[in-house]
Amino acid sequence: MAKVDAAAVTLGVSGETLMENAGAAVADIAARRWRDARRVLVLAGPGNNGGDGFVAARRLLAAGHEVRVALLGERAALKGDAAGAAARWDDGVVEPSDAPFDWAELVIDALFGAGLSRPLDGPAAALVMAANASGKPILAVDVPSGLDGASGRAVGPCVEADVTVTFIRRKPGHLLLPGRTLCGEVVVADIGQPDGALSAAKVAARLNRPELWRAAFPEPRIDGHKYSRGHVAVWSGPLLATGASRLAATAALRAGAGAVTLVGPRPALKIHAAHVTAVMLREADQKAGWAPFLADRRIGTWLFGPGAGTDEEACGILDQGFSAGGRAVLDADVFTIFGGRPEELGAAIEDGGCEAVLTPHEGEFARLMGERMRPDASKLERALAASALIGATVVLKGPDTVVATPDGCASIADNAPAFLATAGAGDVLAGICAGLLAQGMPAFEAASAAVWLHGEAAREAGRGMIADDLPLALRSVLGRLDDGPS
Ligand SMILES: NC(=O)C1=CN([C@@H]2O[C@H](COP(=O)(O)OP(=O)(O)OC[C@H]3O[C@@H](n4cnc5c(N)ncnc54)[C@H](OP(=O)(O)O)[C@@H]3O)[C@@H](O)[C@H]2O)[C@@H](O)CC1
Ligand SMILES: Nc1ncnc2c1ncn2[C@@H]1O[C@H](COP(=O)(O)OP(=O)(O)O)[C@@H](O)[C@H]1O
Ligand SMILES: [K+]
Repeated sequence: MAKVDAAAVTLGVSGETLMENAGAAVADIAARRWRDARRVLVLAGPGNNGGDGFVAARRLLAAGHEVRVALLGERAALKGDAAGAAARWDDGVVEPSDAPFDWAELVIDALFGAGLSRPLDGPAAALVMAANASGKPILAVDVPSGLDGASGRAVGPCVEADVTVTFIRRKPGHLLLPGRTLCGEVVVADIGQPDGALSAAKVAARLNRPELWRAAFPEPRIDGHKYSRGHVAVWSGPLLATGASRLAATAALRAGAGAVTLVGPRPALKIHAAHVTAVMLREADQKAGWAPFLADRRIGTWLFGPGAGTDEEACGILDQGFSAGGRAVLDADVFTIFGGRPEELGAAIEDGGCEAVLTPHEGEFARLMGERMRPDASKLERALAASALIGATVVLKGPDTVVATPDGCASIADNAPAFLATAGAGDVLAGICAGLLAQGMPAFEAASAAVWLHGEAAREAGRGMIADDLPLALRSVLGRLDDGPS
């Protein structure tokens, strides 16, 4: 954002104007969201975040509110635009220790924003803890103070906001946990940045919404047939572990793949046969495995991992997949098989000429990557680093699922309800992803779409849902997608 700010100034919009617009947006949202709050306490910090706070204070006062400002640091020490904003605040300021929380009906947190450079301590930490303990509604400016907007981490005390007003674009920290929960509702305000200012910044990640991948979403063609809609082969687990692969296979079909086949040993297929109808079954004898089946050129996509096992046979089957090339979704047991050996996984993917999507949860990710990640790296950075190392699209799952590609594209999802964390949900996600890849959707778009659809399907199914309900719930979500942007 510092680069965007600088570019805006070059393009003729001054920092002072941006700050005025930022403070005005904060005042406007404060007045609209808390109509009955007469007495507003602004906590202002030593940088430009504090400057925004002074602007908001002046505007709220002019609109008829009673306003007090508690300033962290010396008024004379303020610099640049913040000093200008403070100069236009005609009233006095109080010491942080005198901040009148009992008096206030609304607290505006303008202590620290993008300039947070270390964990809060001393008077700053005390002020943040007092704000949280006050029980008063808190409106945070840009980010809740104490939150690192790049990573979503709070390394020390952090404001717990009801609403956060940020400027121009959301930052990763508004979406990555715990940041998302500390922000409350996030409102993005336009502050009059000129067209072109945004191109100054490298956008690290985008919010996972249909706009991101809708144009690449497969549409059934009127002159198409089932094989032109893609055929997915899913490796089945053994006799007593068939459920996971069946969930994945069903989901791939619901996601629009033209045909899906579960491949595995006969005892397992007998179990599948009692459950599935549209999904096809193909016996693979222990020795030949599924290599002959994958050799069929109509099968462009294979999925391995859910319930697959980690024994020698499973490893052999996985190797056959790599040798077949094509598009691959690798999940679950793959991360145990390649535990601590991500480079070797990357080499197998590359040697086979595969386009791979990996779908680990945090535990599997840690198992796969071993000690390779910086302990302070954010979820976004970790997914991007793993993706670049392995040469595959990485879907790092959780409430804030990140999709990352080797060339540095990323999406972050915020739509999955907490009750989606249930056994088998990940298998369904892997299946949706395979179903979209099979229809020719590029990996980043397919993985991002799968994650979003999965979250929406869970919302559609509602509380009490189990993984088995998700594939069917996809129907209405896909139907709404046809109705246009959500
Ligand atoms: N285009 C945009 O987005 C626009 C952005 N705008 C606004 O500008 C904000 C960014 O402003 P900013 O760069 O001045 O940083 P800010 O967050 O005020 O903090 C810096 C000060 O805090 C201090 N400090 C840091 N950590 C500390 C700690 N732990 N404990 C104690 N002190 C600590 C740090 O001191 P230092 O690290 O130098 O010792 C420095 O004095 C942004 O969030 C948005 O609100 C709008 O006005 C206009 C358009
Ligand atoms: N707290 C949460 N809120 C929302 N979604 C979650 C949460 N925790 C996990 N999920 C999602 O639930 C699914 C669980 O997948 P996974 O852990 O692989 O389960 P399984 O292996 O049993 O299928 C993933 O899609 C993940 O993103
Ligand atoms: K803040």
